[in-house]
Amino acid sequence: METVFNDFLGWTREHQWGYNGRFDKTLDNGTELTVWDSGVLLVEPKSSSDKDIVISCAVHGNETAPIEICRDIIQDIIEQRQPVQHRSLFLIANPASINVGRRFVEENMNRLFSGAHSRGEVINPERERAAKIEQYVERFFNEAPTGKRRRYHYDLHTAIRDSKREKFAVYPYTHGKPYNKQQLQFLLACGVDTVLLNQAPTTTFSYFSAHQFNAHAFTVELGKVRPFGDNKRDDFAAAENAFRQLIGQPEPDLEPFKPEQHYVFAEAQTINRQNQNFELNFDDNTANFTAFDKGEVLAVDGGKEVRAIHDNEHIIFPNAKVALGQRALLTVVRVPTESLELV
Ligand SMILES: O=C(O)CCC(=O)N[C@@H](CCC(=O)O)C(=O)O
Ligand SMILES: [Zn+2]
Repeated sequence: METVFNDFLGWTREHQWGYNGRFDKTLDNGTELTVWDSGVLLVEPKSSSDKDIVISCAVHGNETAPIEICRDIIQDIIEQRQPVQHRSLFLIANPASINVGRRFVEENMNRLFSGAHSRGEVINPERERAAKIEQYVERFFNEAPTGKRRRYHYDLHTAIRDSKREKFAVYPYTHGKPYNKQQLQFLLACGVDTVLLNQAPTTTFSYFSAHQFNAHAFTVELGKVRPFGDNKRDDFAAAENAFRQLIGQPEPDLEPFKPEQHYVFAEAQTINRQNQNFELNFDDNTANFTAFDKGEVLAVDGGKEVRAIHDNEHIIFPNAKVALGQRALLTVVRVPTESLELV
């Protein structure tokens, strides 16, 4: 019992595929802590608000900066150094992948949501864990106090490559719903001035929460993948502070919306690897947001060239080693912030 709350991340890593049992603790300040599983912590303040906030990390186990941030916020909540004003759910999604220091153990968890964990014949622990995580998120949103709720989910990541735009967020496909100014301002408070608009559904965690639960949900890329201890926490201080304010204040401190402060990009192409002989047409050091012009070859897939379809088409998340059928490259083009339908 004590270890759970003394070192939540450490205990989670000891129970890397899950823990069948539950722990509760009421803090002196009245906040209720409930552990639903390893890596799954519900925090309920004494007096509730209309917000439900999910903060997740370690969907990819080698993306350590978000894990360090969540670890520290969680420990500060437990030790009552971090106030909590809103119902919050913390998720350390894939502890086994943390333990092996890799993006995933058998299968990329961020392609397993919205039911993808149960498609096809494959069964593996990441699929089972993704299914359970979906259930925890559903339970969290469904067990909220009655009345109109405001739902949020920030799924925290870091990117494999350097990036010309260091921090950026993926705004999951909204199915035509307007984008949210306050959320862009919150991301800006996190140091994220760049947003990529998905143009179609995906099987990512953030799309799951956005689509199934109408949450304001984002994949947030806070910097570059580094091993534990190598992250310069100052580079993440704005984000950590914004998340601490989000859960600890009635509202986080946000500046008024100014379109010129935001760099918005729309998805141009999602290039899925179709063949074993798949090659990217640029070297491994090419940073995210490097631009290519219309007609330039981006990749060669089974001998077929894949070209940029716009001038100034920026590459994101290039990875030639993904499993067949999965995204090997995303490309985006800049769009004026003023062109978005915003509420
Ligand atoms: O740097 C990379 O190649 C991957 C970083 C990462 O894990 N990104 C997420 C983005 C999810 C989304 O598109 O919303 C992923 O690939 O799962
Ligand atoms: Zn990631």
